[in-house]
Amino acid sequence: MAGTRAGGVGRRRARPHAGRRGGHPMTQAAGRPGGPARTRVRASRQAGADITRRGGAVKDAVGVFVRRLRADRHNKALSLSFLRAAGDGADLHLGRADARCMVLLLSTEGGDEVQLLAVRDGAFARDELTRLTVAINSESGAVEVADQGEATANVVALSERSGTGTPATGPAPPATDTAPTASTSSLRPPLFAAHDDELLVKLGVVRSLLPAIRKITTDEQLDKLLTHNLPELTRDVLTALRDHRDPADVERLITSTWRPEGEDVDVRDWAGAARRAVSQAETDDDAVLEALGNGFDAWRLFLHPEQRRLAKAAFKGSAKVTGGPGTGKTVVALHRVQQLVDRLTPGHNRAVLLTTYNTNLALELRERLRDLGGDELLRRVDVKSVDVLAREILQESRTELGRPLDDEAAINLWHDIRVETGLLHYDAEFLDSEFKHVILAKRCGSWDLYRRIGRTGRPRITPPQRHEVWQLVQAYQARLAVAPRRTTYAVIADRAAGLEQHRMARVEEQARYKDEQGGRDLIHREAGSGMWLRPRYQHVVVDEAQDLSGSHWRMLRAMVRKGPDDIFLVGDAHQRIYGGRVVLSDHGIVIRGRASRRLTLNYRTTRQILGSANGLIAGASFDDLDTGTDTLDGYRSVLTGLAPQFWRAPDRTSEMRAVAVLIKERHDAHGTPYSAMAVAVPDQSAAQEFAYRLADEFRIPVVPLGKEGVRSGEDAVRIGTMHRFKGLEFQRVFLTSVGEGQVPRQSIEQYRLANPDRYRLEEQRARSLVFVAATRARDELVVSWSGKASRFLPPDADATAFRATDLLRPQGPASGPATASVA
Ligand SMILES: Nc1ncnc2c1ncn2[C@@H]1O[C@H](COP(=O)(O)OP(=O)(O)OP(=O)(O)O)[C@@H](O)[C@H]1O
Repeated sequence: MAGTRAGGVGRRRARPHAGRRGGHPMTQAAGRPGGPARTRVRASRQAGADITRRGGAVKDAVGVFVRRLRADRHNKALSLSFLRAAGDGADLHLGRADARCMVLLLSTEGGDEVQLLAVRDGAFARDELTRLTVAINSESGAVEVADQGEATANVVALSERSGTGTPATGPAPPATDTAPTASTSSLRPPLFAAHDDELLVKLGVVRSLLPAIRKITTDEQLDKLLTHNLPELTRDVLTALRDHRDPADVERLITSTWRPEGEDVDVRDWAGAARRAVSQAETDDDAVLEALGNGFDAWRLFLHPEQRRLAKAAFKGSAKVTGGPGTGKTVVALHRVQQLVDRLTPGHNRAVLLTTYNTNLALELRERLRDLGGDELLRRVDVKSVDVLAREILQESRTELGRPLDDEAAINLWHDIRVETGLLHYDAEFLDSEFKHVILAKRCGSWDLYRRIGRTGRPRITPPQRHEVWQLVQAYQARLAVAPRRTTYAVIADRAAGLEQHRMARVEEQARYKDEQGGRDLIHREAGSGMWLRPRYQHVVVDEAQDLSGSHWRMLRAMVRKGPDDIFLVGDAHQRIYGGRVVLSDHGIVIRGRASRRLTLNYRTTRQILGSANGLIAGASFDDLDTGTDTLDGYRSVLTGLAPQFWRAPDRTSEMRAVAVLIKERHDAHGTPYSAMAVAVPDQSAAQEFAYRLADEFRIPVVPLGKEGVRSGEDAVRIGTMHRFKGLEFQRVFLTSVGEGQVPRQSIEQYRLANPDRYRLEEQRARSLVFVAATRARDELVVSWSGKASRFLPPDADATAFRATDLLRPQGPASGPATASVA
């Protein structure tokens, strides 16, 4: 903007102290020609975290400040003052959001671009902002702030209190026999002694914090440092090194994901750094403002660079994102949908499909998508579970298959067929999944096809057994056809896939014909078919991809034409609890090279909970939803909290009572709303038992975790089977009934010798199920059982667990999160 440099943000270094000394920037600007000086305002990731930490009034004040700044940076109400020059035409300024809250700003481009770098409130806000170091990170190119004075003071204070200072800084307390001797603790080597300064900086650690980092000798001191609003890259690198991760791994898994692609970082180019995506909450300042008004969900603004790349990239064809629980796969899928909608030509059709495994997750996705982009975004997107989608296809084509049996009824029918045919040595669940994942998924319409089909990943059966299975399937289908006609969701998906494939074949044929005719419209031909034949969607986005069956994939594949950005899917085979293994390329979904990515940073769960959860699936091997294998290599969290608690009860009633006492205590003493807590159980009857005990004996409000359970407004503890926990998260999770015989269920023992393949499969699925449930916990995970601990728990679980009976004594032990922790 012409003529705006003299006052407010954007004043050049030529007058370094003008803000304090000379005329007020706003008064200087008064009367300038050209009207208000509009400014583009972005928030840095750290400023976002500052605001989130402070919440409420600070958020509102900053929101108003940003609005005013955007409208006219010479507005006197902003109380802007020049702080110091950053270099290369960029300046730092202070601003006042309200009587208590101040902000630090970086101005570039002569003041037309401003970045909100930090927010502080309270009597010392000005001092705190003034002493911040502001620098461009040489690896990520992000503008970062650090409070080295406060960081060092905190680390040193802790070492003085605990007597664990480094030889250079801490006077040694007197030695005793019981505590670690002062001389040994004071000689404890610095935590990062093995890594020199240049290595740390090369990995992305902010340089100005090195003096503080060098003084750290204990985990406690590092935890203290991590409570600061550190740049994310520094936090992630330090946490990984503390966990003894090799620097080369840190470089590969962490630092490289932050480096700008195809660009060298110039640490003096402030305008370039401020513009870089890693420096910003959002590239669009309207979005920042909207978010300030709507509660500032971190994920809506601060995507990890890798998440952002995946959400925004253009792919030549389909793309796949895998990653452990809580790594933000759903977040990426939602942003991807927004990106795809943004690229659509204006219109009214729902050109993007967002789909997932079940109905309650689809509801959850719809709400999260609304949070992200409001109704305007939802208007262009169909959000449906795959089964609802399949049913609609059938309804549209007026295909009548009868009422679908729910999963339990479908299994019961297999039981009946086994009894009727006398083939009792096949169990119902095996038959159900053979029908779904082999016969339907691979389109085995005849014995001859089924006889020859590959069954990778399925329990082995002999050729005569195959024939018997085929006969059972025939009997099952015949039974479904008997009036009143019934069907299963698997059959519906299969038929829907067939119909969609047929439709897509016609679409392709019309397109070919159109090409031959030199691109002329096919009014007659298309009118003759009764409709304009177009692919059903332009883009398909899939969440929880690991649980979809082959029929689902065939259906989805046929809903979108092959081409750029056709299918984008996110999933994690470690969390597969329904489907069998599916190889995407078998269904025409081909994902190549960089279109297949893995996320590794968990945003949901603490390191302590993750450590335990990972133990549940250690040693097992998992696929990558395609022909390869997947691991949780590099899977980590930078959140710190309590170790999971283990509680052992002599019997079922004591277990339920102990869980009730723990829940009540968290509610009454720690103020956790009931709705932030959830109880996971292995099966429906246990869910009912628990619900009854909690509600009746302890007067704890409960709500079943059903289709609408999560979204229920009731302040009630959610209770559901572990299956129901898929895709959700809660502040505190009580993972109950994890005793031997219950998890995995006793009935799988029948296969241990008779059918080892099947046994392995069942055990793996049971592991995945507990893994899913355990990784839903944000802050606290409580694991309980009666009798002997499940073999999935650590070998010493029975010996080290808390005793439920102690808790049930009238003077039972304090069991608050701060007092009870067993690793
Ligand atoms: N970049 C981010 N910044 C802050 N929070 C994030 C970010 N990405 C994800 N989250 C948060 O992390 C949590 C997990 O995200 P999300 O549900 O997308 O993970 P997921 O990989 O789909 O998990 P799961 O596989 O367990 O269902 C959510 O609370 C989400 O808001």
